[in-house]
Amino acid sequence: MTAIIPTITLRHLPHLTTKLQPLLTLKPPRHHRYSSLNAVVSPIEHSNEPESTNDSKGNKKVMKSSRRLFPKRGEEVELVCESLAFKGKGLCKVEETGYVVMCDRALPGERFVGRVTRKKNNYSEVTKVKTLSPHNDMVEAPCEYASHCGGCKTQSLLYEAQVRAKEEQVRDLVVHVGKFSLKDPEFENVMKPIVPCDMQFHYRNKMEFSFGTKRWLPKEQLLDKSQDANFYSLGLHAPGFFDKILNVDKCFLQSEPANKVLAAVQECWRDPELGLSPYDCHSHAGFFKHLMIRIGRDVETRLPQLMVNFVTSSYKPELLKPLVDKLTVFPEVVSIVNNINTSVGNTSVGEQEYTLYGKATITEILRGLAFEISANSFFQTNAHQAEILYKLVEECAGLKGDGSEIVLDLFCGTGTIGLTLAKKVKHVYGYEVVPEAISDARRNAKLNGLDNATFIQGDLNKISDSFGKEFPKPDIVISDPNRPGMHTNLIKYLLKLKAPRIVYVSCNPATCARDLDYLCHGSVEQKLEGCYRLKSVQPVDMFPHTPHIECVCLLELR
Ligand SMILES: C[S@@+](CC[C@H](N)C(=O)[O-])C[C@H]1O[C@@H](n2cnc3c(N)ncnc32)[C@H](O)[C@@H]1O
Repeated sequence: MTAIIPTITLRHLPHLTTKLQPLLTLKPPRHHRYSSLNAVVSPIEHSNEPESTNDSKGNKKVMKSSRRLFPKRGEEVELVCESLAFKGKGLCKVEETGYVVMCDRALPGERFVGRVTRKKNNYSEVTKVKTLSPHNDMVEAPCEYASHCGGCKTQSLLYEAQVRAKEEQVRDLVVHVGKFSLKDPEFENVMKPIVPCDMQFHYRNKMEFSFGTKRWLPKEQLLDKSQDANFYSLGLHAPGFFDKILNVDKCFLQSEPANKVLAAVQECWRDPELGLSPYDCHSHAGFFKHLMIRIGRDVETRLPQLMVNFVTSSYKPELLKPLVDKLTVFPEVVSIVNNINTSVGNTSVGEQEYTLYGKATITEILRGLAFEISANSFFQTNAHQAEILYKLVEECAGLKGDGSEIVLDLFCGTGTIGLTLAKKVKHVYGYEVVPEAISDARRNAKLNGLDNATFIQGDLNKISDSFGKEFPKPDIVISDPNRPGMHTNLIKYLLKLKAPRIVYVSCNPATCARDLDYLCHGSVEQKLEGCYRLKSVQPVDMFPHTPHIECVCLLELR
């Protein structure tokens, strides 16, 4: 398999993307009939066949083979999906030329007709027109929305095949982007097998549903006159549409108690007597924007606790009262809040928050510590698998356990990783850009009686030369950036700091591989001198049925 790299995430490192281009386009396809690489790398030839491929009845004919290197926009091509790549898109190659084509929702082994929609630098995107023969490892998707919803893309792929594809993707990125050689004996034991998630459904502790004035319907139902496409909707955005909502009555990724709350809201919110209206993202009129449901656990009883957050365009508690009354009958519901968001954007964070029922927070337990979670705090969305992820982080940190070490927790969010290590170390210093997350981290430290953790608000993309003066040299650095990975200046800082260990936690294997390359091999262009040795890369599946992949990597100072 060849790695497809999201060029946007690598944009400040142009040499990587140009170096990757040959890998992306010139590799001979595995399943096609090429006798030599020359056949693939030969110059672009123009087909003598007419480009328009309509049959005698005027129907579009599928291009089976063309001698052009790449098909044109609008052209239909017969393809076989080879593997899953970035964002879970199916990687395919055009027969004869080996040109790379990416297709959303194409799964390994699937033969299908795709229509070219976009030409990117080194590949094209297609949309699936029809499946000719189904993918390998097919299973029946339990969710009725699985083929339309933007959330789960691989529900119909056997779970073992999903994790296999994720593991392959990480290895390819570490090799091609990270430039680690499979032939290097030092690299032999670096790649660890992926840790699967033993809870494949109902694992998300937070879901955010949107209200809308336009309901998205699949093509078949659009023809059915009894369905009204303008019907008010509560659910998830249809992929590619900012204004159309796929109505969802039940989501297989959230817990059963959360589904009961969703069903109760669905049952009544359209009742004209309640006078509730969805927010219209075109006219900006309307009241209801989002419904967020979060689940945690009571620290004492360990019983589920639910928070319901209504995000509305204005503060009208009297309008919400009937819904609040309906939801408080569920014993799990301990908090109902109302975030007021007056902006025209699609965000759910309010400028003001009101507690309509119960408390303003719920709690969750992670690695024996209690965490208070408010409506807008960041918290790992799969708490069950976060236990395993954090255990792996602790193992990689290799703490002595004598309380002598300093831990620097970069991108600390609400402090969860640092705090779970705090009891075994001398001091934890956490850095995070979001001020509310820093307040939550400080509160969480207090809640757990930990006084050896300091949390500092700051932007790690804008560190100055004075960065690091606030703390002693750390023994272990934990870095858990969001998808764009670490800024070059932060990498420069870490290479100068020379902490004995770095544990890099990543939710984007492409930027992670890039950063591992810098930390280990350096870069002439970026004037970086690598000084770390990559000891392990451990993929973890936190989000079954979705393309997301988490990795825990250990680096040791050479
Ligand atoms: C993947 S989360 C990790 C949070 C935490 N380590 C955890 O496990 O819950 C990444 C965090 O980085 C923060 N972040 C993003 N960009 C940042 C920046 N430029 N400087 C500091 N923190 C940033 C985000 O707000 C978020 O809390």
